[in-house]
Amino acid sequence: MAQYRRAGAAVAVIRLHNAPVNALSSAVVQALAQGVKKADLDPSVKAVVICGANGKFSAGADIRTFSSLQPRDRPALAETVSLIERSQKPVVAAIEGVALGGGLEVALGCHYRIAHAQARVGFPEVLLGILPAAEGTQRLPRLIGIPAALDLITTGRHVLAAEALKLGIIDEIVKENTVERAIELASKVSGQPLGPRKISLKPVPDLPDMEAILSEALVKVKRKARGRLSPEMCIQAIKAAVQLPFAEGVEKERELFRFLLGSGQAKAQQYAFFAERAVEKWTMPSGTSWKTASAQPIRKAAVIGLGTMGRGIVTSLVKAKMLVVALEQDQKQLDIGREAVTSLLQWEASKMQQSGQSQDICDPARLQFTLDFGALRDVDLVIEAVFEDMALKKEIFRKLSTICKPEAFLCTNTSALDIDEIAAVTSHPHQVIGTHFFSPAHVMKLLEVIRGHHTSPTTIATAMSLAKTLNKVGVLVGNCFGFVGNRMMAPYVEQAIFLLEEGCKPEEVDQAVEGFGFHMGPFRMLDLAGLDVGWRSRKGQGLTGPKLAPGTPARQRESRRYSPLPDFLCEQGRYGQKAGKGWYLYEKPGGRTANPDPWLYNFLSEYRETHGIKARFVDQEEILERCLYALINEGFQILADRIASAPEDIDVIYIYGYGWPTHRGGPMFHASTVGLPHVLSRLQKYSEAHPDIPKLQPSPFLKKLVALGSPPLREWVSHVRQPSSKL
Ligand SMILES: CCCCCC/C=C/CC(=O)SCCNC(=O)CCNC(=O)[C@H](O)C(C)(C)COP(=O)(O)OP(=O)(O)OC[C@H]1O[C@@H](n2cnc3c(N)ncnc32)[C@H](O)[C@@H]1OP(=O)(O)O
Repeated sequence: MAQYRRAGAAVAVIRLHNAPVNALSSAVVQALAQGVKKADLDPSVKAVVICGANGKFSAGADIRTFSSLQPRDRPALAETVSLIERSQKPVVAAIEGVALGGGLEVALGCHYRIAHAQARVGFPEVLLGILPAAEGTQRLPRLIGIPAALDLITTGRHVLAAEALKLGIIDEIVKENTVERAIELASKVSGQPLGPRKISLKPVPDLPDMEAILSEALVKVKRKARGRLSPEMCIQAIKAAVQLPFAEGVEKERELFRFLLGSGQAKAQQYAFFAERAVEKWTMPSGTSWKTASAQPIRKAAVIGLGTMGRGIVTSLVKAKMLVVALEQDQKQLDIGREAVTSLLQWEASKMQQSGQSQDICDPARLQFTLDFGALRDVDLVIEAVFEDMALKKEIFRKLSTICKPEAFLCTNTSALDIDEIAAVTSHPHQVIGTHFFSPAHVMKLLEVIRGHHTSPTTIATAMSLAKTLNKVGVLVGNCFGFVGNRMMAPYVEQAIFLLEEGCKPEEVDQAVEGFGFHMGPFRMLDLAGLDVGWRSRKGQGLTGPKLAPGTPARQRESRRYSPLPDFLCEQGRYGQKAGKGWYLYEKPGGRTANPDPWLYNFLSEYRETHGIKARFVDQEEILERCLYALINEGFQILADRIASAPEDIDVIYIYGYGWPTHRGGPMFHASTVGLPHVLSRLQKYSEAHPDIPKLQPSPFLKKLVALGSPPLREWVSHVRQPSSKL
């Protein structure tokens, strides 16, 4: 848990030990405290070094133990940090790998800090719905000043050693032998006065406009937080550092920590942390999993199509230091694509430069632009990223099947299309897989990885490993129209549009959903994505356009309710932001400011009149429940259909791909929080009121879980019916 040894005659080394990241469990904290006391009591010890095993200082408090912490518990870690600082002998932190959260707090209790050049430090607690609660909110501002402390504590960002040195968090950077260097320093400084090295004794550096800095920071985080409490509480704690003596500031920090720990938000954010890690450990319905499948190395990749998605994908691959072939169909598109990729890479390089990282990502030798499919002969993996046209995709895959080497992996970037139909035109369907990137692909963290019927475990492992290489979160899902993300989006958007028919305005629906914490409500999102995308898809499905059977009632398809509203908008050229008008009016085509549009109000009134709909007032609760519960209901069906293998998969997809607020843990976690019987009863109520909307009829799986007494979320999958045995 923490090894104590002697280095040379006079230095004691305490090494934190708790694989894989030296999390500070209570056993580790206790052992650390014992080590410090032992060194203090031993007159032959003149100085102490604290370091971590396996090249990592510590990733902080053990998050797994938080659920058992009682809000009134006194953080033992804080007492240990202060014990370190009170030590009569100099204590040096030797930081390798990471010193995060409680790990950094331990380091701040030390009198000196040395870090390896690749080490990262930070206070990521805010991302877990809490705040640094081992006196970190009181020490960091004293060490680096208020503006920098506000930035680090409210964003949770990790900083590399170079930046940490500049900020004054660490005293020295070394390229190797961090612990040995720390031992040397400890020997050198033994006997020197410790007072000036104790951060708790320092005043917070004063600034003339302190009040203004704090209140501006508060306004900024409140605007960004969309209902998340922790950033605001972090500011309260930092404010206490400014206004109160150290000990009272620490009391305030504890009070705020207890408040956050007891809030549902901390639970949701910690669930999201572990969900993100759980999805890496994928399983197929056959039982094959990450444990037995091994990924193949990808040295060289190709991207076909340099539209918005293709450009982002190329940028991601280049950033990950792969050799990349970028292919387009004609010279003009190729030139446009090259220019766009080059400027994306330059932008990425400048961002990296600002954060002190090396920026050799734009090496042109690694990126080849071509019109020639022959250039794909030796690539290990291809990502086709042309637009959503099945015939075109099949033509490309037929070609790839003859040109690429037999062991190449063939990925299709699609948001809805059938992976099996595409794989069927190739001679290696087991090497075909869906990779649904989200726009902008070089920024968005999510990669939905879609297994086809024939996709091999090696192909899945390779695609999941590619996600990690690209610094994305890969989630493995099954093949169905829209997969997980877009399949759940469809009933959500459908409800939003039905609500307009019934009397809402787009901004009322958007405000309700944004008030819940989403980045964007459904109508702003549709305008951003382009209304023509859905229109094309509906025409393809024969729901509108020339394939629609003559005489079909305007608001009905088969026996289901249908809204032709978005089709009418598209017929008027209102494609959304790019056209300068859609559900909202924009200042110009491509403009970003969504303004309510009087034209739309008239249009909606006339539409209701034509169809004999009496507009009614719909309250926020109904807006939210109809949109969100329709989406969640589809999530239960997706679990029952084994398209997602666990609720965590769905939640991670929604957090990283669709802007679901992290502090609400994802749609399935949210359902478990508000209670399955509640979700069921509301769906029952709405489906009775709207019997012609099948997506409001509660999923049989949701009903089953409620009948079973609403087991906790982690048990849900065990109640999914297993496919019948072939025997
Ligand atoms: C007794 C409590 C008193 C509380 C008072 C004091 C309060 C202090 C607040 C804190 O310190 S909160 C914790 C702050 N730290 C973090 O948020 C860091 C979280 N971890 C990470 O960001 C990353 O894991 C990493 C350290 C950067 C490593 O990333 P990498 O990609 O290399 O590995 P992962 O797959 O993410 O993690 C490996 C493995 O380790 C588990 N894990 C990571 N951090 C913690 C942690 N702090 N506690 C418990 N477990 C942790 C992670 O879940 C993985 O586990 P798995 O089983 O292999 O999936």
